[in-house]
Amino acid sequence: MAVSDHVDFSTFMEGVKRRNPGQPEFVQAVQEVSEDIFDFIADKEEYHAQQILRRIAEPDRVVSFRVCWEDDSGNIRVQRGWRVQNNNAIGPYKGGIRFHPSVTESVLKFLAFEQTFKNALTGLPMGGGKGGSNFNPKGKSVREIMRFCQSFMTELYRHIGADIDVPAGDIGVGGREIGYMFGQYKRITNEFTGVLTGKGLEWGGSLIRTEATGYGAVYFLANMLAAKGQDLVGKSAVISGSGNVATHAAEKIVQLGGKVLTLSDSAGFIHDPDGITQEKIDWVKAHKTHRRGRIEDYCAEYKGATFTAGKTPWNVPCDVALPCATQNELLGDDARALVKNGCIAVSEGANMPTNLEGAHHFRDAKIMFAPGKAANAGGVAVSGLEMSQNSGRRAWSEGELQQMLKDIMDGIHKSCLTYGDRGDGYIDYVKGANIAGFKKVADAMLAFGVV
Ligand SMILES: NC(=O)C1=CN([C@@H]2O[C@H](COP(=O)(O)OP(=O)(O)OC[C@H]3O[C@@H](n4cnc5c(N)ncnc54)[C@H](O)[C@@H]3O)[C@@H](O)[C@H]2O)C=CC1
Ligand SMILES: O=C(O)CCC(=O)C(=O)O
Repeated sequence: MAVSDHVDFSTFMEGVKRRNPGQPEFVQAVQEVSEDIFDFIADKEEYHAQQILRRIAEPDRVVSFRVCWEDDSGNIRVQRGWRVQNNNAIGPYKGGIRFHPSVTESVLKFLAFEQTFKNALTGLPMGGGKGGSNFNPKGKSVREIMRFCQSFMTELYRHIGADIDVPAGDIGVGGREIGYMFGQYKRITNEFTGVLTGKGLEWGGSLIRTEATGYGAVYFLANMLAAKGQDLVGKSAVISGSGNVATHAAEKIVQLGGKVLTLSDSAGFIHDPDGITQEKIDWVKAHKTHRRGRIEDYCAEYKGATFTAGKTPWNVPCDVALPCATQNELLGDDARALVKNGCIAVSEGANMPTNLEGAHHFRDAKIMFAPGKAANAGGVAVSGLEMSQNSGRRAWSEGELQQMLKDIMDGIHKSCLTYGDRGDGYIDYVKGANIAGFKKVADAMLAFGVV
């Protein structure tokens, strides 16, 4: 037998913790994936001998840099920026940029690690990366946002490229910020390429990229329900968040005949027992994107809705739940409350919104549970289609793109069925997604030898 890495799971995790001190989110993400991968590779010597799992759990590189910018009062402000390039075995690094005060190296490493498996699941040639800054866009003027984005790109540009690493948006980074960053990249390099996705339609963007993550998470949910002979008609949905992913998930739930009861932000959640209709969703979109307001203001606009400060919406009884805000926003007690109140399916629009305890509870209770790397892959999938359109100097129609998005989400669902069937009638979507994503990346790495 070759010299191999047949350590047991707990020894492996001890090593991960030792090598990544003070990085709980990264350790959590590695643990969640490795729990399934250890079983899968138990009898696969080559993956052990080549230390594939250990290599995927060590980013190719982490670039950290200073971002200086001047606020409107003339003060010099200093933030930290990062780009984590986790793995490019199957394509250029690909993943969003997050601007939020909670951003740390640990958060970006967990996101880049997850992104590696998610991107593999889409079937498109994209590796995994993620970047961002602890910059807080809340309360900043448009000029301040622009100056920050330009300064961020003034360093980032040397680490990215259309065939190297292609960033996009994430929390705190939408079309406006992508525009400022793309403008600065173009100015520095004198190059017009598909170096970022989520671009405006007039300058190389793709139709349906804005909607794709939320819509995709609902398509995945509908696929899980269909596998059990059910659909969304008449089902009540509890959704967290009120940004890009949450509002588009809500929109698709309504289109498919469901009733959305809640939305939230970091200050609390609103509960509208009459249902959050398309007209109300449009109001939330405008309020959040243009007026940059709080979700609490919904209650002044729509009587009958209530706001609960400082809480998440998981105690509101529902048929299906979609956490669409941020990591670790759904804990063990929340999972227990959802299951107790009759929730039959959870589809994660956000990345790792459910903590390990919550995820274990959903799987033990045998409710349908779609992890973010499968359920929210629609966004990066359409980003991949944006890259194809940019390379081919063309633009596909909305109908073509909608069909491609649906096909990709169907394909991810099928992969989960293939690898997640526990043989007792329960489909373990977490296991299915982890193994299907891992296998694709791992097999590419084996082909390349030790690099
Ligand atoms: N935008 C995209 O295409 C994709 C986003 N995601 C994930 O979806 C989640 C949401 O992202 P977006 O909607 O794009 O961002 P966004 O910036 O449009 O909205 C974020 C939402 O989360 C809320 N939020 C942030 N921190 C919170 C906290 N600590 N507690 C409660 N609410 C909080 C914000 O108030 C806002 O409503 C993130 O986990 C992101 O990584 C995943 C795949 C693709
Ligand atoms: O569209 C992309 O490249 C990134 C999307 C993203 O950040 C994610 O899937 O979490």
